[in-house]
Amino acid sequence: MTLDRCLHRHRADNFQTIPECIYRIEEIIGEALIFYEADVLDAAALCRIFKEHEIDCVIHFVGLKCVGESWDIPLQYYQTNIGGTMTLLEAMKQHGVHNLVFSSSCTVYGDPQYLPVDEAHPTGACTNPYGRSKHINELILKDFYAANKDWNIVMLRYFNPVGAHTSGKIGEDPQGVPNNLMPYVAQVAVGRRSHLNIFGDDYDTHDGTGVRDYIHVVDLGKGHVAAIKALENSCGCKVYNLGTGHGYSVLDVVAEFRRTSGRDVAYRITERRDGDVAATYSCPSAAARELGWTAVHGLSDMCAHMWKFQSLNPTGYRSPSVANGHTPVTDGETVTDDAEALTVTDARRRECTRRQASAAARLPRQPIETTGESVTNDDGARKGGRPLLTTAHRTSAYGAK
Ligand SMILES: O=c1ccn([C@@H]2O[C@H](COP(=O)(O)OP(=O)(O)O[C@H]3O[C@H](CO)[C@H](O)[C@H](O)[C@H]3O)[C@@H](O)[C@H]2O)c(=O)[nH]1
Repeated sequence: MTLDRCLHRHRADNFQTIPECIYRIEEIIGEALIFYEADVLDAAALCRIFKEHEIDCVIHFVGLKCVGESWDIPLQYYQTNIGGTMTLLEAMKQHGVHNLVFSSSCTVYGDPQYLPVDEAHPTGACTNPYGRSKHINELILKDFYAANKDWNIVMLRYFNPVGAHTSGKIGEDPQGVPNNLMPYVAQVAVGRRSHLNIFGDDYDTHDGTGVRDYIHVVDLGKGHVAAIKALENSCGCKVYNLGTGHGYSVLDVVAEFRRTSGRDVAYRITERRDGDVAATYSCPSAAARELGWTAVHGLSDMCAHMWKFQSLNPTGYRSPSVANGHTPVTDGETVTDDAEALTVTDARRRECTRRQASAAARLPRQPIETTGESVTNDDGARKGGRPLLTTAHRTSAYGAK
């Protein structure tokens, strides 16, 4: 597994959060992972990884992903999100790896012309540089496939991923003030923030607040497993929505979070946020029909699992881990809040490095079979076979929408 630092390449001090997450994934799946700290724009580093492992499929998650930030630093967005894809494609090509799953986004649809949005909906009228970078990536991949018909490429258009693993060990841990609704709500509920600002209540929706298609991250993960199976069946170049098909407003989310957490979520209505659309939700039937994938978790699970992660880890991966049943090494430093964000310590990183070295020594050099049975279930219990996340040969990146 390659963890790309692109999300953090402009904030190198935050990078250290990643090993804690990996450490917890290892605890859930009961096996050690291999990851590389590398920049997706570093062609030599990518080539080294392809040389060191027999890879037959890549999931390309890498990208900068904040709509607002993309207005401030558009060149970094284009460089990382588009340049990264080009560098990766070159490396894959050089090493004969022709199967790719790409993380796209419903943002490519822009302000929907009709609802629910299906894959035939026009794309490209994006409302920000981040969205355009995703759309350009899709165009590049389609052109690339037209010239390389022996490849298989699946582009997954995520709607709004939320929730967390049911163990409460891994979940979303935004650095600084959360940009997205659900982590913000969770931080209000846990007492880290005083109130939520709701960006507008005068949209043409059932209660005036924005409507989105929230999808549980576990369902999203399973969508990738389904996509990998399609690659294995030589699917060619395909695009699928990954959503539930249901739209919920901001106030719906607040109400459900209050119900599942038993906590208050104070809010204030403020101005609309630039670039927000009133409503978007998916038609997910193509993924159901062709990939055999359907989201099973509803809003209640999304809120409950998000709350479990947040309440067990009030300051994210910097929290003493109740969920893990142990307290992470802190080298004597105090965990407080974002401003003093302490991340994973040297001791923890040394531990990760040791585990990865030992995992590397154990890994076979031939491809590992991937089957539906090889994925962990929501509780992290093994269903048999080798968990997908441990297939170091297959997975390329981490950290984006
Ligand atoms: O503090 C907040 C945060 C969000 N919202 C509202 O909550 C809804 C969801 O907002 P998010 O920021 O959680 O998600 P977006 O739909 O704006 O953005 C997401 O979907 C986009 C595609 O439409 C991109 O993929 C983007 O990366 C991803 O974060 C919107 O109506 C937004 O106005 C608030 O009211 N207050």
